[in-house]
Amino acid sequence: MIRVMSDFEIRTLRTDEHRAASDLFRGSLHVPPSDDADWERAARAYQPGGTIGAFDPDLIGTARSFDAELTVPGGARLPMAGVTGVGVRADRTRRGVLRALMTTQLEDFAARGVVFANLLASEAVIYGRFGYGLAARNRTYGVDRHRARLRPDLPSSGRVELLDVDAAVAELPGVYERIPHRPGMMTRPEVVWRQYENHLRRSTDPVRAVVHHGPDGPDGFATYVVSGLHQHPWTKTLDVGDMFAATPAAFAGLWRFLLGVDLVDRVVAGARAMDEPIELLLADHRQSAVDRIGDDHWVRIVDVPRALAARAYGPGEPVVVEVTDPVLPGNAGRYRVTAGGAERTDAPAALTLDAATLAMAYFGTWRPSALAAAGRIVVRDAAAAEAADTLFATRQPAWSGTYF
Ligand SMILES: CC(=O)SCCNC(=O)CCNC(=O)[C@H](O)C(C)(C)COP(=O)(O)OP(=O)(O)OC[C@H]1O[C@@H](n2cnc3c(N)ncnc32)[C@H](O)[C@@H]1OP(=O)(O)O
Repeated sequence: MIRVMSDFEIRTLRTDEHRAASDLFRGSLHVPPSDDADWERAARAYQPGGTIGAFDPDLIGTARSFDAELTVPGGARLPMAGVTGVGVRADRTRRGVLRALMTTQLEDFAARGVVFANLLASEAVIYGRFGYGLAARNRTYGVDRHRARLRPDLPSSGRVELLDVDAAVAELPGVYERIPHRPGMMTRPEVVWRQYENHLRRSTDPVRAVVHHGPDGPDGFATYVVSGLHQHPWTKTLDVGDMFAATPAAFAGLWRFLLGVDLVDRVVAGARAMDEPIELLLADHRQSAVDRIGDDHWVRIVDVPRALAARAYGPGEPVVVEVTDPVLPGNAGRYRVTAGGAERTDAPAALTLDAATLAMAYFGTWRPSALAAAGRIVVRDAAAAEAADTLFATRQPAWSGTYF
């Protein structure tokens, strides 16, 4: 793929150019380049042909992607591209390099039949202009380990096994496969696991992993790091990284283990699903507290007709929405959304919204009437905004749990 702009050119990078792209990205985040040992592992997180670069003639900007599948409300899994490694050299910013990279990448996704692009944003003001919307939020909470007690009647079955990094790298992919997906969750291709592996091996604090074994085999896992062991005031924190549980007993079993780890004062679980019921596990719910609510994944609906047709809807009156999309104009047009599905229509629209706002509503994270109140949806018929609230409502808040 080649795209020629007036002062630079964009093309797909060869495998032997990935390290330069990685160094550029890391530099843009003010992180030093990988050393040889780190790069040997990091290189395996690059999907061949999935990284593009801008040249003038030096490499001045880059963006990476990999293929996976994303679960939408109702349970269907559709092709998605995970986007990461986006950076522009500090002496070449604000002259359209990112815009060219994003446009090239999205056009490529559309041509390849990708339905969603998905990313974690370094700053909230960057990606909306390209049609990415904040499709899910998450919360980070902490539990006072000395004071927290689990309710004695919690479900209990199974056992927890501690793994070192080598065993974790070998076993966790298989356990993840057994976790039911909620909307917003994605499949984890090999390149994502290689990125996780590098993250685990790169850590200066030892990383531990635990697997919960239930009556039918492995049904949950968590990774964690304990920090603060060597500094005053000796508040030692166990930070939970990845955590998934297929059953309530697995969730309770993992927490029973985490709250039992010695020499720990506080357990912090970052970027968890908004409805994860930690409070309900505790005899005194005030021993857990939410530290912050943050951005989960940003989603760009690359193929609006396919995305709208694939999700399940609630029992609302039909609504015609008009989607605007200057970046991928093939999506623009009117869609009739009903309890039974959605398709293109010529009927007049009651609501008008852009692609980013559609992604925010699509995963049920933001109610259409709240988006309208914030001026993100133009409403021609007030009853339609109300109907859209029930059509787009979801049973569970969307959440990814996978960070890349
Ligand atoms: C998924 C991920 O990888 S997230 C990591 C993203 N990378 C980083 O945060 C690293 C540090 N930042 C950078 O490398 C660059 O500043 C980037 C990639 C964020 C932006 O690259 P640029 O080439 O400067 O962007 P470009 O010139 O194409 O700007 C496009 C538009 O976005 C705006 N924009 C770009 N970056 C920012 C920003 N950080 N804050 C506010 N506006 C921004 C520009 O003003 C421009 O607006 P316009 O369309 O109204 O004119």
